[in-house]
Amino acid sequence: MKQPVRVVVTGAAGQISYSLLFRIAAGEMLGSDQPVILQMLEITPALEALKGVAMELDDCAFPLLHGMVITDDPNVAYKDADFALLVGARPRGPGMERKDLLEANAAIFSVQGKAINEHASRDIKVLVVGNPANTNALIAQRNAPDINPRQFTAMTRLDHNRALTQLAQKTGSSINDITKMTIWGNHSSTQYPDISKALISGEAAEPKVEQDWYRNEFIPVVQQRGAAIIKARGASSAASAANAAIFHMRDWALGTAEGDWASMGVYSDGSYGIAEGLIYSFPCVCKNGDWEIVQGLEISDFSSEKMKATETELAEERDAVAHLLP
Ligand SMILES: NC(=O)C1=CN([C@@H]2O[C@H](COP(=O)(O)OP(=O)(O)OC[C@H]3O[C@@H](n4cnc5c(N)ncnc54)[C@H](O)[C@@H]3O)[C@@H](O)[C@H]2O)C=CC1
Ligand SMILES: O=C([O-])CC(=O)C(=O)O
Repeated sequence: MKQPVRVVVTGAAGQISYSLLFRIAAGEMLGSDQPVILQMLEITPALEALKGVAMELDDCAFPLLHGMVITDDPNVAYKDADFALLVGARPRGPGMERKDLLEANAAIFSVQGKAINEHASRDIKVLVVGNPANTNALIAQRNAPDINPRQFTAMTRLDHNRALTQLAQKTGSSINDITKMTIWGNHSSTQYPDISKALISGEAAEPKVEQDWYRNEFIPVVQQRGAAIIKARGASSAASAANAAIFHMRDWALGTAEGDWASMGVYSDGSYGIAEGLIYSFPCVCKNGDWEIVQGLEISDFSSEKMKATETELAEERDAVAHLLP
């Protein structure tokens, strides 16, 4: 049996965590041979509710759950942490864009970054889920100067999964047959879901759909799916967000499938002309617990314009939180 790893989940009494924690403890994120210790962070008023969640985790008798920490102190939560899923943040309501949350949520992530820098394992893998995820990840990363910036990522896997299903449904294919879907940029309505590299059973996907559907239905549907869920449910995506977080971390830790890639918000090294240092979603291949941006993809004028637009929004978000970026 492997040694247990320490997994931090923030916002642990919230909606997303109510799906997420149980799946981590069941082994769906790191494998059925990897014991975990859950280190759960909440704000003080939510600690009582968090105790209830911990009681339910106990009641599952998960063989892989080797311990739990419940705390309202980030300095305790991040102690020796190997993985961290930063979910704790306010969700948006109807009529809001995710960046409208910047003011309410940004400050949370400078605190988290500092605590990670002080207390976590030097090899920690961080996934930011709380919105606006890319810019919150940037804030956390910049507040953790002793940790490699590559270890801070933001979640666009939900967008990636949404795009897979839209394309599968349109073409009457199975999601299992689709590879090489790409989400570029921000987890926001400027994101660019790109099917130009996608394959269906090994054949190019783009010629199988009309350009009009691709540009005027598929792209806006994926961009606006979060808002559509909020309208229908009266609350933002929770189980599907937790699922995406599991997929993101699983691929990062255990590797992407052979011949495929994942969309991940990662530290830009200037690939594809994207400003260095932004947390931008790229197609990434993961191997041996590390990710690499897929290089050498041909970029059309249409794609280039869309990739630039979402980059511009990320640069604006970065500039709006300059006071939180040491
Ligand atoms: N990147 C993505 O694809 C997605 C991101 N989200 C975002 O995830 C976040 C969480 O969503 P839900 O779980 O639905 O919200 P929720 O409101 O149900 O839960 C959030 C929890 O975070 C806690 N919290 C607030 N400040 C905290 C702090 N400083 N430290 C620790 N915990 C703190 C709250 O007490 C609450 O229990 C939201 O910002 C939402 O917009 C949601 C869906 C998808
Ligand atoms: O839309 C929201 O606010 C929640 C979210 O990020 C998503 O569902 O993609």
